[in-house]
Amino acid sequence: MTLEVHGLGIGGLVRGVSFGIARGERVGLIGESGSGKSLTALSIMGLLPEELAASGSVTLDGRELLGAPEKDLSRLRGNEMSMVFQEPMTALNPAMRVGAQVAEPMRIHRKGGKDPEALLASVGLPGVARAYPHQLSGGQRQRVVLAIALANDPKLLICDEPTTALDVTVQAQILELILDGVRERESALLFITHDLAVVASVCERVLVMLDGEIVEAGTTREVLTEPKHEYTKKLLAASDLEASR
Ligand SMILES: Nc1ncnc2c1ncn2[C@@H]1O[C@H](COP(=O)(O)OP(=O)(O)OP(=O)(O)O)[C@@H](O)[C@H]1O
Repeated sequence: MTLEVHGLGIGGLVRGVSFGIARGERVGLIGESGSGKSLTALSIMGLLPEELAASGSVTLDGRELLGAPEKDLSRLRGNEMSMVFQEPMTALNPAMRVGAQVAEPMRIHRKGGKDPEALLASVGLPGVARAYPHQLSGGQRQRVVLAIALANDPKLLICDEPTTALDVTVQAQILELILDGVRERESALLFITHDLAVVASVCERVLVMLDGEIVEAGTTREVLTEPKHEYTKKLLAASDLEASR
């Protein structure tokens, strides 16, 4: 397993969460707002707000992350593990050209060799390196964020509602880029969404979270066609997924 989470607890808000993601595997985390999805992701990245403490165990390729010194975590973030958030503008520096921002993770982690222009072109953005974020559309900004997240070929990519803030027409393109990006690198993917159609198109396995706990887990097909937990059944009934009818 690339990522292993055992008995993760976060200040009573998340309880007993356990799962693993193998190299190249794509796992969805679904559940309603407030169920603890984002906190779970932030605890893996070592980015929980200071007032919240995590217990249990989170390992990346066997190395324990919970309680690891900040200098070790910052060496891993943007390098061996990256995260893409819902709102690209919050992840970008408004005063810095996007080419320089894409080059930054390689500079910080002293990994050379990759041309920021080429990285931007690989997410469908040729010739924008000298642009500032405000000159780009929302979808283009999220492409830049993805290029930054993938710059150092992370072992783990976490996406937290990466397409929720985007137009429907742009969403599918971003999902395709995420899929291509993790496939090429054999990165493990943890994909947080409330959109079951997105889970169906992106993930091989799904975890269903309710009130801080995982209440159901299985292959995407199992969970979306034969849900066992009442809550999952409700989620499916409320969605417009073909399989739920
Ligand atoms: N710093 C904090 N201190 C106390 N409670 C918090 C803090 N951050 C989040 N929470 C609470 O923890 C719970 C889980 O939040 P979390 O953001 O993980 O949910 P989520 O499933 O990701 O929801 P969303 O889809 O809205 O992001 C919520 O009830 C939230 O109010």
